[in-house]
Amino acid sequence: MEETPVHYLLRLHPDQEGDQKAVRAKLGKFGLQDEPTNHLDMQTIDALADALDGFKGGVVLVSHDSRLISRVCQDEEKSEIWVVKDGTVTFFQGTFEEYKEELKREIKAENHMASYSANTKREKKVFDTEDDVAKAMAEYTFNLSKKFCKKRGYFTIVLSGGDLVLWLKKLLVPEYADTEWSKWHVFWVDERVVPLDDKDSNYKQTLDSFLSEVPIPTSNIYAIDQNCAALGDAKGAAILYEECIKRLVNQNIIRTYKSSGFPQFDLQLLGMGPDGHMASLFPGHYQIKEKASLVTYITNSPKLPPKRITFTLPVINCASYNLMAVCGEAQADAVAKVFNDDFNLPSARLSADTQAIWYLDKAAASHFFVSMASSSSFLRSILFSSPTNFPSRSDSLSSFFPKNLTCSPPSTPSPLLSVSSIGSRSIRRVGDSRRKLSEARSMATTASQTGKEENKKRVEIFDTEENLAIDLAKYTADLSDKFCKERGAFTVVVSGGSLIKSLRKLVEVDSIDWSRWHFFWVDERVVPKHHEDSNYKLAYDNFLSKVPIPPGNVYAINDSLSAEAAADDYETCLKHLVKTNVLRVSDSTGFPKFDLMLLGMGPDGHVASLFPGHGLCNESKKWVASITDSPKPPSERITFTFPVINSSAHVALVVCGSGKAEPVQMALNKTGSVPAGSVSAEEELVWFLDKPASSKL
Ligand SMILES: O=C1O[C@H](COP(=O)(O)O)[C@@H](O)[C@H](O)[C@H]1O
Repeated sequence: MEETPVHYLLRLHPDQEGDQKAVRAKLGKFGLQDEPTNHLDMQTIDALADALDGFKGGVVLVSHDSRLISRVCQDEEKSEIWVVKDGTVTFFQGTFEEYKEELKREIKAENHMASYSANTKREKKVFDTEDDVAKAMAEYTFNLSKKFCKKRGYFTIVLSGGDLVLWLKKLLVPEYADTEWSKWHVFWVDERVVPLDDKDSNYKQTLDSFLSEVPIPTSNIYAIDQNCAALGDAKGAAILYEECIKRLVNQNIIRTYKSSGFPQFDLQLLGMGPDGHMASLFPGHYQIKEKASLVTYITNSPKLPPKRITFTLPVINCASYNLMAVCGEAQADAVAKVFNDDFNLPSARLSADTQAIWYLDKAAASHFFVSMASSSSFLRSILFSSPTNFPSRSDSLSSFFPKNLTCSPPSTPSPLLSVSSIGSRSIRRVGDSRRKLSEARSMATTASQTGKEENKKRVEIFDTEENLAIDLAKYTADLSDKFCKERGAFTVVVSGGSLIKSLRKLVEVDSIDWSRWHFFWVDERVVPKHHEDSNYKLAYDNFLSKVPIPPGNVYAINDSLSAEAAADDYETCLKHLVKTNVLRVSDSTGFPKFDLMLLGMGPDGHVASLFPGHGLCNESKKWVASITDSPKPPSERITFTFPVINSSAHVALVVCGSGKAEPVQMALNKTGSVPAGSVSAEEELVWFLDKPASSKL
């Protein structure tokens, strides 16, 4: 930061050297604002933001004031974020909101790092031979698998490459025949970015020597993205592996570490190189300091092949159990350094939530004994401790989901309705006396409301709820067909409540390509997923368990977080899906544009968790917000905001029963203000009403 902005511009435009006026003329008006909000009150900060917004020239704003920065950097076209840190200025690729998110994650990770480094305790077990090490690790793994499968119906295990791959064979003995392989979910702590059939691929090595021998479902084996692997795209592979992990966290297949939001695997089996590297974290490489990402990449690995992806240290150390196996004298020096707390070696930083145990053979432990020989009591305490102690202390399992709450592919739906691709306007009439109120009719009493929103609104009234459910199924199936054809995906959002029952006919439609569905919730109660109040459970029991939507496409709330953190987490998940093009963004609002939102309405006219008179109805920035004072229990919830709901391509508002006739009338005839009256859609809003619900129209 030696240069002034004007000098900087002069450097960029050397032709104007020495003539600051000319630079200004060339670039238009130019202003430098250094911490302009010091001592200003809120109103004045807003006034300053207005002034900067209206300023026609360029402005370099140096500030710590997030309110001001948020205001002046709203328009991505007109502004750039540069971060001043550690004596350098770096361009930040993203919006200010994204920068804030990154900071939050860094802070979380830092807090977490601080807590684990304070609490690093290495245990060690030394065995006569490498074979003994392998057998002991197999026994430990078997016991943990049994424990986790029993407690939560899953076992998430992270493997590494190297010799470990051979040791896994020890699990293939009759003693361990009752291993519940179908419940295993297998990951790699690091991977070489080479084609998956390359001899250097950790995946291929594990497949050949172990995975091909055990009945772990292929869908539970998480290799790196094969296209990135084939193309040698390390960055892409890291991004996609991180996405994959986040999806599994959302589905509760992977737990999260306390409130940090970091994934917590049940067991990791690790190895160390002679230089002290673990995973693909090498001494002196900056990746060891990575705190924000879950997965990072390198293109200059000192050990070949050069391109690799790797879990970051916070992820590695969040695991419940870490077993580090090291055999052979080549590693003995590094082992000694680790146990002397030489943190230049990445492996010295290994920790775990419950236990981090080093499994050493005598050769690997040989220098360690020499270097520690001065402490004979210490020596006695570590020498040949019982090699296969199974951990007795209870671990920190925070969540236990019965098997029936997982998103495993269900049985094939029974064909009942077969819906061909027809426009939503030509849906087959179901009830003889079904009335269709056009927008003109429903608005008869509000002739002045001829706005754009009203033109996109349709009201359908059905004799019975049964007829409504049939029509809703066809409407949804048609849209599914249209979007799957147009863009290869269909993003669907549901509410909780009575709506779910009205989706019962949808599971019978045999023409739907469920594999392309991406399934979200417009609101969720902050309760465990197996709780009776959970909107996830409601949808799972009545819908998701009956259709083969891929579990990775079901985006449930992270129920181990507080309401606020869960809302942030869900919003982050949506932002990632936008980046990966699963989710579109509305051109006009910049908010995510879901293909279809299926909403219910409460008797007070609330939609999602947006209640009458609640300030959250006016939220204009957030995508997902938290509420801790919901008038309808449970009080803690997360909800999509109106800008998100109203940016949807299609919204179906499904309301049944006379108890809701009044708010229906208030919303449609605009005779009162209820949240449901504020719902709109970018392409079409359809109200699906049964007769009783429409009785006051
Ligand atoms: O609490 C909620 O209520 C509404 C309406 O539920 P309903 O049973 O009266 O239809 C629902 O749409 C929302 O998702 C839910 O969390």
